[in-house]
Amino acid sequence: MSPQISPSILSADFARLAEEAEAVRGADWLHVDVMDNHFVPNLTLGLPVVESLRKSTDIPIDCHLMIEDPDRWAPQYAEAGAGSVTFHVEAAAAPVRLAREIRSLGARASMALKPATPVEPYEDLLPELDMLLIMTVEPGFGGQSFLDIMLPKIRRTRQLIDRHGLQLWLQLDGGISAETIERCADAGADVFVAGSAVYGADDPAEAVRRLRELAATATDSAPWVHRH
Ligand SMILES: O=C(CO)[C@H](O)[C@H](O)COP(=O)(O)O
Repeated sequence: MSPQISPSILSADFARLAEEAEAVRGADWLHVDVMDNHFVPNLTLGLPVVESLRKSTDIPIDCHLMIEDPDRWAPQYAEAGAGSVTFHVEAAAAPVRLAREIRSLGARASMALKPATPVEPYEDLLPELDMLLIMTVEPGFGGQSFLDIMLPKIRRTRQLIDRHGLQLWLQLDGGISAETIERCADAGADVFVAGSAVYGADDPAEAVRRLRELAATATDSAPWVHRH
């Protein structure tokens, strides 16, 4: 799959969200970080904002729920029209049931792993998912530095996906920029969340194009691509 870019509105102006969505026209997804000040030490936005955004942009919404009790809330984000709903495995009571419910509501089901959560215990769950999100910072805030120590986990995850012949997308979130995206694509990721690197740029839409181009160039020469 060619690389996809999902600009994170965590770095946008919350008072002008419709305009900020328009500013990244051409992006594959619009990444919406939902934080509850319990699972992470920050509070952002919730269902009413997702419902409004859904009506004001054609870009599909990629909801990342950094909340407790996703078993209760995640299906409501699918019902609100999110194209993809990501829950954290550390917070989910029944991740398989939850992934199936999200899919049954017509959204892509995605599961996130914090930096210290290994992928291997969840190998058998991967066929239940449309996307796996590996956090490359501790979740909670934009503008943090990319954790290089996540690269081996990204490579191991790509190998697991390929070994099982899955079409699962591998998303990264945190510290993705023109300086870091190539090594991430080379390691096997194909969906990239970028907040400050996009909304901190003079031309956010151009920043999206540039990130996609850098990732595509790195992916073209990555050995894992040729195993598909
Ligand atoms: O989930 C997040 C933080 O928990 C954000 O999506 C992420 O940090 C994006 O911001 P940046 O690209 O500036 O790191």
